[in-house]
Amino acid sequence: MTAAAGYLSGFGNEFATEAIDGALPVGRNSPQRAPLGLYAEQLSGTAFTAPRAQNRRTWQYRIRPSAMHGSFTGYDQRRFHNDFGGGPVTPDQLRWDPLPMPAEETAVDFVDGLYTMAGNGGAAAGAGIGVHMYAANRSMQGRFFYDADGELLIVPQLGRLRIATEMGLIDVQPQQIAVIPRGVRFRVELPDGQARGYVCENFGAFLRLPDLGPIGSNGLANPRDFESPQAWYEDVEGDFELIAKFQGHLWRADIGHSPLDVVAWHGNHVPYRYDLRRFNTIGSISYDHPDPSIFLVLTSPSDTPGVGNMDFVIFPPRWLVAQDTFRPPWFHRNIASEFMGLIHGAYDAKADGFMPGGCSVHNCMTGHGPDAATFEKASSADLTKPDVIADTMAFMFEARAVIRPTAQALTAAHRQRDYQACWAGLSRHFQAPAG
Ligand SMILES: O=C(O)Cc1cc(O)ccc1O
Ligand SMILES: [Fe+2]
Repeated sequence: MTAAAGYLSGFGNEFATEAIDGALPVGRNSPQRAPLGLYAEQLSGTAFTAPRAQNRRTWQYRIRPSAMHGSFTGYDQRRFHNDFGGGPVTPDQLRWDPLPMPAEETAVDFVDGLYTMAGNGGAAAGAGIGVHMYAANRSMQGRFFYDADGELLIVPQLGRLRIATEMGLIDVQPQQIAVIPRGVRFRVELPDGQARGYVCENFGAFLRLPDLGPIGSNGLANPRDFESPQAWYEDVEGDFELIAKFQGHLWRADIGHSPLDVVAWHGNHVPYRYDLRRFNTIGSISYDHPDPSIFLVLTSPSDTPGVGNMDFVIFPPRWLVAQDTFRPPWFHRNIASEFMGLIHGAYDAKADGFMPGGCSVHNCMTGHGPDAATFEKASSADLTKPDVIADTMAFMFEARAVIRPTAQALTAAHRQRDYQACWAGLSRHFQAPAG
């Protein structure tokens, strides 16, 4: 943790930043000789011909081109993968305790600590998501990672992360998120010595801010609260390792220098962070619990308008004031499939059992909703007073395709095999009118 991280504000901007004055060429991308003896290199995130509004690419001015490394061989970390299977998938409601932290005597970094919970689609299809968790107890040392299969939405739940990327340094803590674009090389350091969290690997269209429709020109996640790093680089040589995720598998190659050697860059294919506590939460001030789309932070659109490949939704602290209303989430079955996690506090649909660091899967048309204790309490709550839901931060990766749990997640010791019991105590209240 040497340099302080500095940031550029805004979502999807065309940024220009240099760690040394004059490192960024002026007026052209690839001059015959780039300034300071740097190599010019373009990293594209969309097809060259993608419409301008979606087009993403970044020009980097680096000490060495990214091509300089040894050849790749398979890297053996079998808990992190995209094997979501093609066979039967249970329609059961599923829930897990927090992913156990690694034992103190075993050193596990971010890459080795990744554990695939579920997913659908894949890099080859260009659609779907991988849903992973990480539990790590040491910083990545002498090695770097990139994911060629998708962008990574990182949701820390325990411990801060310093993510040193090609474009610069990003510091995040629980209740903040970081997004690392496809292909960008990075190293994860753990300032607190341990960390746990969730990762959505998005194989589809990159995440973007949703349209606001009748909400107007402000609200939900505001663009200026997204922060991308200022240029920062390291100029170090050594016997290092480059780990790649490519077509669902991990690979490793020797690399003789840090690939985080970008002295200047400009473009819009960039990592960013966002503080979920800055979300402008909008809800009902008359009656009824609105659909959770009101809590949408970022969406990865699919090819069908209005249907997300993945919608990232949060359930932040808020006031509940609706009258003659069952205020918590209602019972429901959705066309979409839901992976939920809890970053902090308690979730208003579950009195207990859903813990910070835990997660649940409710797939397409699988019935779920408030547990028995929550239902009983909310059905008789005093609605003349507003409720404040404080000290909470839950989230959902909501997917168009069914979220298929992995074999390791289904057989894991930390899976709650009795999850369905949370609805067993819902009493029958029906009384047919007499006569
Ligand atoms: O708790 C859930 O299952 C997520 C959720 C919340 C909500 O307020 C409405 C629908 C929904 O799926
Ligand atoms: Fe739900």
